Amino acid sequence: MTSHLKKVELHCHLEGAAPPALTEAQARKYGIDISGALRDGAYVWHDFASFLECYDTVSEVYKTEEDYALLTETYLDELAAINTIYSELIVSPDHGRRIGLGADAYIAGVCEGIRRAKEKSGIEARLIVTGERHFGPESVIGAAEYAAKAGNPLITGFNLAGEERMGRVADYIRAFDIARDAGLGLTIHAGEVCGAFSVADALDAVRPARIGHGVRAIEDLDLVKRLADLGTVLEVCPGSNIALRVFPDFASHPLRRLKEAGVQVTISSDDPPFFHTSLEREYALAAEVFGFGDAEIDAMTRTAIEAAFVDGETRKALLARL
Ligand SMILES: Nc1ncnc2[nH]cnc12
Ligand SMILES: [Zn+2]
Repeated sequence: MTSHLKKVELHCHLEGAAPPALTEAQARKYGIDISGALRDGAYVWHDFASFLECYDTVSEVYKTEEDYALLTETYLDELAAINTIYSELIVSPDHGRRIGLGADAYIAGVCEGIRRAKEKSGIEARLIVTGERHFGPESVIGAAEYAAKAGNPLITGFNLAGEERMGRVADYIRAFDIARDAGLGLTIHAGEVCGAFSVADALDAVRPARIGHGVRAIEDLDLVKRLADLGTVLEVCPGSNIALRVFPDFASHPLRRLKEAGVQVTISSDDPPFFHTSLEREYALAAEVFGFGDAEIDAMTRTAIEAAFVDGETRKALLARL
């Protein structure tokens, strides 16, 4: 039982958190046939590439500023109901542009959702703008430029997500330079679909404070030591890793081994309904499957607050609520 524990989430893709029932209602509202991506209340995909396609199809039924406000408010309400005090949402202003809504209206909708949720429960949230590897370096630079120039106090981080098998992190250095110069926190999806080399790539090319997943670093114990020595924080999403078959089962998942090797680990849900999970389940897995006690789980939550992309005052307030 982890319902009594305060929770923090550093890694959740906004559209990836869309409840199937809401997506169905949105599709109906716009007369869109969503049956290729959503059947019997579950998202339909069979491997990483088809998951990314399914994700994009689902994103297409969220079209207006109000749709994004509703989606954001719905997810943050769900988090607040399980004792979550802080959430970082990975967002794609590029997606807003692609669907004709525009990046500013997309972000305005998300920020309105954050405002509404915070008013009800006090949940704090920040946004991590992401570029997608499969749209290429120019598109990722565009995302970084948008994040850097937005001047939006809720945009505090920059990420690289998408098809990890496309390109190397070195191809995206310019985007990370732009984001770093703007004072944004940096995190990179690596060591999820690709092996340890991808995590090493991220450290060599960018050295982000955090890595999304990073779990396949376990394939190279020197790299694990390097992560521990650097204090790089991993945003670990065990349920996602099992659903995507990064590891065959929880018994072979390296969360505990990474932690015992001194790596800073945190727990997140990634794209919860796509992977039949939730932040609540990820915390329960930490206790019941990985065998962590309350104090150890609280320590991971504390690590997440310490690694959160927030100002000092907000960090202090979050630590006080833990
Ligand atoms: N787990 C994941 N890995 C890479 N890109 C993503 N975009 C949404 N979810 C993702
Ligand atoms: Zn992710």
